[in-house]
Amino acid sequence: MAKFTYDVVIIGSGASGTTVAFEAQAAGLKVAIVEERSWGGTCVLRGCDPKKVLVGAAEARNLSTRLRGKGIKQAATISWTDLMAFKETFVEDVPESRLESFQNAGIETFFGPASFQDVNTLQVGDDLLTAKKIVIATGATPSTLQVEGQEYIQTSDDFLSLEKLPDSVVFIGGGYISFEFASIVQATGREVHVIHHNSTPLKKFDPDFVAALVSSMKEEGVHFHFDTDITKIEKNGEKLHLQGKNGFSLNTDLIIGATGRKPNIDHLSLEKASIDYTKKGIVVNEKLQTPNNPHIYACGDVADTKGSPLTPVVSLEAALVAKNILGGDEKVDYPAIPSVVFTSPKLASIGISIEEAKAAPEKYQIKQHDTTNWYTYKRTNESIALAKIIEDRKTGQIKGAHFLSEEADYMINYIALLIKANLTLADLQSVIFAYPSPASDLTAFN
Ligand SMILES: Cc1cc2nc3c(=O)[nH]c(=O)nc-3n(C[C@H](O)[C@H](O)[C@H](O)COP(=O)(O)OP(=O)(O)OC[C@H]3O[C@@H](n4cnc5c(N)ncnc54)[C@H](O)[C@@H]3O)c2cc1C
Ligand SMILES: NC(=O)c1ccc[n+]([C@@H]2O[C@H](COP(=O)([O-])OP(=O)(O)OC[C@H]3O[C@@H](n4cnc5c(N)ncnc54)[C@H](O)[C@@H]3O)[C@@H](O)[C@H]2O)c1
Repeated sequence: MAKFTYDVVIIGSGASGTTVAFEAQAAGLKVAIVEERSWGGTCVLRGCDPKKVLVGAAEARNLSTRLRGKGIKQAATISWTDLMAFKETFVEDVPESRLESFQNAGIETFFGPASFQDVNTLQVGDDLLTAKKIVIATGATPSTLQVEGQEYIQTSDDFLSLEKLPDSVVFIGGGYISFEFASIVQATGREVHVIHHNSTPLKKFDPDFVAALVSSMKEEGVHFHFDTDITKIEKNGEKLHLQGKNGFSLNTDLIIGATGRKPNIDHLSLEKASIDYTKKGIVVNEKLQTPNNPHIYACGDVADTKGSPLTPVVSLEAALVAKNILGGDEKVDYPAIPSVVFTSPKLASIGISIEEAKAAPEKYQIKQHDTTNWYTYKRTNESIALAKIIEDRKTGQIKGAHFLSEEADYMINYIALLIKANLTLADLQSVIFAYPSPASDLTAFN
């Protein structure tokens, strides 16, 4: 067995592991990183980035559909083969270029599953890596629905590399992935179903806006089946047959399970380093250290933190881990986090929820706007554009916001800036925004 010694070893080369590796290396530490799958991790290979390329095609198709007869003669149609080839141009070079960037920076790389031998030692294949600090940044993978015939269920990873999109697709789960992918499939003109076990999909978002999104997607042809528990899946000739409680029955070509993700801890032999975990991931304190071994850190999707499993959040956690490894003593402090479901229309939220605002009316004021008839949205013939902005009653400062529109991703990011700067809507009256643009609407929200 070859033996190596480092200041820091990082397990996982996704957004979080990569951030820690480069920061630690730049500060002069001797750093190694381990990856068992492909260099780059979920966001760039199997998540945000490839997904958003598909969203772009759906946006083009949907805009051309909305403007048909209004200057546009024909709605665009999506070629799945061409779209996947375009998507691949964003993905194919990532593993090699990420590996090269580590090596060029002087970060040593090991390929294979890492597992703990003791509190300072990891084994990767035939190599033993000893380190003063270890960072677990192993992310998460799709969880499997425990149901008879589960072998017929594919994952978001499979969907994002489908060579051929069949005529009918079912998504199980009522979260981000099901909604976003269903919106993409709908834009291709295929039959699409979303099956959810209760009646509250996208439960982190404003329920009114979720209901409006569901109605809008239904009008566009997406079939929703709420309060539906799947009990069995079987092959039925060329088709797959789903069976559920209360007589539910459906034939389809492809089933994608999107019922959440589980932390990647199976290969780590955590017990050999007395590292505790829950079903949400590795237990860490506010400094993102594992409580039994403060020199072992965990961050990103694999860690059981208060932060959502989103790329900007895992990057924030990783930056904190890097600071603490370099001698800092900081506790993780999450700012208001904007989050967007990239459907059509898009659903976005930040900060205080409507429920929280309603529960403390003496503290918060909710400003609600139906902006569907505003110029910005009429121009592109959007059928729905809603906004709710939550202000602190005393100071007028913005504490939260919720949007449902094709421009919700832009709007939520403007609000993130306003929250960070402690600005009020009234402060915006003296800001000049380019007109006409979604930003110039902000002044009208006061
Ligand atoms: C379909 C999809 C779409 C998404 N879209 C968005 C979006 O639009 N916006 C957003 O903010 N977030 C999005 N996310 C979430 C985002 O991708 C994740 O929060 C983020 O990528 C997690 O980064 P990470 O570094 O914690 O983990 P990962 O990127 O998963 O990296 C962990 C790495 O560790 C490796 N690994 C695991 N175990 C071991 C081991 N024992 N030894 C060695 N290596 C190991 C894995 O192979 C992996 O490469 C999406 C996720 C999915 C699945
Ligand atoms: N736009 C984005 O930022 C984006 C996009 C995709 C994924 N993500 C991240 O990835 C994570 C994983 O996405 P996801 O959609 O898999 O998870 P999710 O947590 O968003 O949704 C999972 C859904 O599955 C449901 N579910 C759980 N068990 C079920 C069962 N047995 N039967 C039917 N439904 C069941 C849950 O109630 C939930 O609605 C998200 O939480 C999010 O943090 C973010």
